Amino acid sequence: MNIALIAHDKKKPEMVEFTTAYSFLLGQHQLYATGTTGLKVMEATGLKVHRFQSGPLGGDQQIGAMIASNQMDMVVFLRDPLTAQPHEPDVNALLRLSDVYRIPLATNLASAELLMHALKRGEMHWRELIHQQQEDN
Ligand SMILES: O=C(CO)COP(=O)(O)O
Repeated sequence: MNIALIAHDKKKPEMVEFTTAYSFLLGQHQLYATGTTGLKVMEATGLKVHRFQSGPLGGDQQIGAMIASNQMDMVVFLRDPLTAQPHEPDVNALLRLSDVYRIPLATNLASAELLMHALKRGEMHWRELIHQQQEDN
C-alpha cells in the first residue's frame, strides 16, 4: 500500500508519536510525505519515507497528483484546524481529491488509529484489486 503522511506544524509531534507507535505496521508499506513531516518521521522512526516538497511549496499538490492517478491508497493528514495556512487551497484540493477517488483519509489522530487497525486486519485489500484493474486496462 502507498500511504501518505502529512502533518501541519502543531501536529508534527502527534505524527511522530503516531508513526512511532505504528512503525511495525507502516514499515511494511511504501510511505510518502510532505517534506518536513517526512524528515521528522524518518528521524524519529528510521522508517524509509519518500519525501515530496514541503506543504506550502507544493507537497500537498504532489501527493494530490498521486491520488489523481489512483496511486495513493491511504492518507493520514493531521491537520491543524486552529491555525490559518497560507496554502489552504492546496490543502482543500488534496482533501477533495481524496473524496473524488474514495481514498481512506484520516484528518485526526483518532481516525488515523482506526485506519491503522483496518490496515492491520487486511481490510484495505480492495485497494490492491483496484491496482490490478488499472494494470489490466
Ligand atoms: O503544510 C503541510 C501540509 O499542508 C505539511 O508540510 P510539511 O510536512 O513540509 O511541513
